[in-house]
Amino acid sequence: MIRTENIVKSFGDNDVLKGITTEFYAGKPNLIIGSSGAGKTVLLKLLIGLFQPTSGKVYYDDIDLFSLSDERLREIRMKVGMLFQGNALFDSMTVGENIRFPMDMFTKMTLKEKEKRVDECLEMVNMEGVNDRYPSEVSGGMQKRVGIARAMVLEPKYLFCDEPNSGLDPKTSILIDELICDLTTRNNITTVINTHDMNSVMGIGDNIVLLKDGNLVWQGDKTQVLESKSSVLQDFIFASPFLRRLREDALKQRHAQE
Ligand SMILES: Nc1ncnc2c1ncn2[C@@H]1O[C@H](COP(=O)(O)OP(=O)(O)OP(=O)(O)O)[C@@H](O)[C@H]1O
Repeated sequence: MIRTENIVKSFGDNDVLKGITTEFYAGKPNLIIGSSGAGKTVLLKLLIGLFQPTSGKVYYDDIDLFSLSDERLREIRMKVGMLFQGNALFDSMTVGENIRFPMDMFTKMTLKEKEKRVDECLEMVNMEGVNDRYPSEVSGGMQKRVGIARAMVLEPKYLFCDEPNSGLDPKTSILIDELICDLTTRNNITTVINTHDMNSVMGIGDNIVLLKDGNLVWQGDKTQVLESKSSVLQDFIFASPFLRRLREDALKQRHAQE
């Protein structure tokens, strides 16, 4: 579980986050959504510890992230997996070497142990046997899977994904969402996903945090989205007339079944 307490982040006189108090749960995909400029990336970077808050606290379980010594911070970092927008794979390394990289950096495992773990992680994302290919030799969806395998390699307790569906077609996006969701539940990981993807919201949104202009304006799960009276949420999710009609039909159906 990750908890934030009244997080404020300002850059000069630009108050980007204006007091965010929330929880991100273990074993669930936790989604941060909101329009461009709402502060999603800044919040994600704060949760990872890449930005210091102007004020407020971030707790990993009961550990106050910003009070840790460098050594304790390194220990926590080893329990964190990250899936970056654009994958951030090293082009000059093979898929296997990319996945091995965090073990090379953080562990004293032998080469044989590392290679065994690489194989396990490739199997986890249904990509057995592509160890020797280069990122440029596999599709965008497969690169995303390699990114997930690399994020999972040190068995993270916390997983952060920045726009995991960017650049993917809708079907591949759903497969990637399901994979992240499955790994999250099976391994009881606290997964925080920054997304614009409405399929993700309605598909895997077990805990959704909506930001607007640096404020948390709604929090709930996907089953609450349809019924919510929050106009900010409705304007954001059902932005087009087509989606608003779909919502009305879905609500009618739901109420007819009750
Ligand atoms: N390092 C920085 N220095 C100064 N201002 C920053 C910095 N990073 C972000 N900001 C400002 O914080 C605000 C929120 O940016 P952020 O990237 O968090 O938005 P976002 O919700 O992730 O948007 P998008 O969906 O477009 O990625 C913007 O006004 C941005 O200019």
